[in-house]
Amino acid sequence: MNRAEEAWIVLKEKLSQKISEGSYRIWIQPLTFDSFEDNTLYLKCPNQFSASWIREHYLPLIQDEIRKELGDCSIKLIPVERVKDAKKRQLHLPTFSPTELPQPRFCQWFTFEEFVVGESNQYAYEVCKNVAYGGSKRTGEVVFLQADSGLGKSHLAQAVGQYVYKRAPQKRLCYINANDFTHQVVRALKDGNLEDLKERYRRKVDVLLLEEVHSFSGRKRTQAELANTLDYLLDSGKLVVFTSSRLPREIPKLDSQLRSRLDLGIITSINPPDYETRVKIIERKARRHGVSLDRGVVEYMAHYLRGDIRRIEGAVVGLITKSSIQKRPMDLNLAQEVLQEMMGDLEPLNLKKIISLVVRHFNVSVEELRSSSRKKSVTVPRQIAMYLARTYTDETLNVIGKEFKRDHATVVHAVKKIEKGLKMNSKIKHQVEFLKEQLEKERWRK
Ligand SMILES: Nc1ncnc2c1ncn2[C@@H]1O[C@H](COP(=O)(O)OP(=O)(O)OP(=O)(O)O)[C@@H](O)[C@H]1O
Repeated sequence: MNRAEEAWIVLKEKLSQKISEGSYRIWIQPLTFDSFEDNTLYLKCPNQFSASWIREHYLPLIQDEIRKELGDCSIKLIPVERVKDAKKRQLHLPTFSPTELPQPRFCQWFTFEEFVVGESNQYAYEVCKNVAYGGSKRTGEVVFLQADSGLGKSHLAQAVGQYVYKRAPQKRLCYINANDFTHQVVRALKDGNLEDLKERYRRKVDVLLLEEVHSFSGRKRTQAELANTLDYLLDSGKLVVFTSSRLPREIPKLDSQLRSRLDLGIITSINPPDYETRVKIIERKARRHGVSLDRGVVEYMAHYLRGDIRRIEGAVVGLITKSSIQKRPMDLNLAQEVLQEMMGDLEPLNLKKIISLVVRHFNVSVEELRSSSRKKSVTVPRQIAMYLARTYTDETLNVIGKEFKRDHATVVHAVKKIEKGLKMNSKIKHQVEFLKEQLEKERWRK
């Protein structure tokens, strides 16, 4: 047992004195030592939900105590379900010798079948499926998947890999992230065997799945090597899938050579899922855990959990875990508690907050919204503000109307107009979705 592990055991004992017995048993007891590297203590915890709970409620305390034992260090929680899943779900792909390229590790669930398709990700899904199924007749194909965190980039990239492997097991897959690729290049430069590395990519890879391309920013030499390798792979008709949190043109300090090659690909963005897709995702994730949730609970969660799908998964697991630990039904009350624990207290939204967001977003003034102006640049924000007020507050039509110096009939008309816009894939729909997201963020801010 090393010093860090010993320190963790001592600390656990101390925590048992400081925290109530029940809380200790549920949250701290299951934490186990994983490793201590680079001044970071890695602890395993049962699942994503317990990780977020512990972060919220106990991390400062644990951190203070562990620093007394190990000096200045940080703590990272690793949900065991992920570690186990990654291992359990790892496909048995053709092994490379240590001098060759790393063996891909895929998550069993990251398949096309498990991917819930909605308007926000349909195009990315179709593109990936098409290249994986070999639908494209073009030789050499680059797909560039861009999205914010937790929206399914890795899921789709791995789905491509898993499908290719199932369809054509002889194909050699390389699944790597930008940091590991950079390490390989740096190491090869140091050891003087860059040519060998290039050869390995050129001769032994049929499908390259390269994640987190935005991390190449500023790494000149790696970028040059990647551009080189790309040329070779594409000339030989290979498939390359990139993922990134930014579009090629938005990645700072990216060499024009590499940028132009990335631009050659099919560039597709994944947006945050809309309400209907979130409903389907929640139902799918619950089903995967063998649970069928009441429609009301699903709708409640879908209403509040926007953006990051990892968080949606965390909430579903949280609900199931809490229900099983506390032997309570998975009803609306429990769902409310879980969401509150994950995201903090709900702050009520009022007309003032809604109007303030709308004027900032559309760059109009409150006076203009209240004026008789019929300019589109004023009527659209006004109608959207009325719609949001109706959706997020309990104010009556009269009160909302008065705020804009209008009567209740005008509010009814505005709400209907925006609802109609939301049913179409209009600009209004995107604006409203964006504003709702901002409002939710403000609402959950502690
Ligand atoms: N459309 C979807 N249907 C079902 N699950 C999804 C979908 N999109 C994402 N997920 C799930 O959400 C989680 C996060 O997805 P993923 O790891 O692919 O995100 P990412 O975009 O690669 O995020 P990051 O940039 O933080 O790595 C995964 O468990 C994934 O299965």
